[in-house]
Amino acid sequence: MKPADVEQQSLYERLGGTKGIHDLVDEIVEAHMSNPVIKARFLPYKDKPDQLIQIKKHVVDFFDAGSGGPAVYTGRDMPTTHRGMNINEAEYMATIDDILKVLTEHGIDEDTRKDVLAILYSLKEGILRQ
Ligand code: HEM
Repeated sequence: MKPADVEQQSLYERLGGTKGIHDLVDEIVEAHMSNPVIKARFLPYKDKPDQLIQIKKHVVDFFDAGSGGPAVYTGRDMPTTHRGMNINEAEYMATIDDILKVLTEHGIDEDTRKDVLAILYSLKEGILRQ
């Protein structure tokens, strides 16, 4: 595919559409559960499978809608979601590292990874120390 064609694809398309985003989120959550910096935040959901399915659905819809896909996000906004967690910078970086690692493993190109990174960074103030 020529570079001009790549540029014309929406971020949603470049992430593989709804199926691609679903697969990415599955692996990102797995990565969070084995990342020493943040696993304590996520491992408890292994004992609450129904809740985990619901959260994953919201995260998939969040990325779908936020990248130009058809989904409607019905989860909470970022400050409300993360309120009371008091997330610090190291934890924030750990989630971003996991996300970028999984995108790379899925063959997502560097420009697309940078687009995702820019979106994640723009959400920082609403997630840190809520
Ligand atoms: C990198 C940017 C982040 C984004 C875009 C993001 C996005 C989301 C979304 C969309 C949800 C689902 C909300 C809902 O179900 O209503 C969620 C839930 C959650 N996030 Fe984040 N998040 C981010 C960073 C973090 C970080 C750094 C942590 C902690 C290390 C974290 C911990 C959690 C937890 C524990 C939940 C489940 C909350 C619950 O019990 O409902 N997130 N996040």
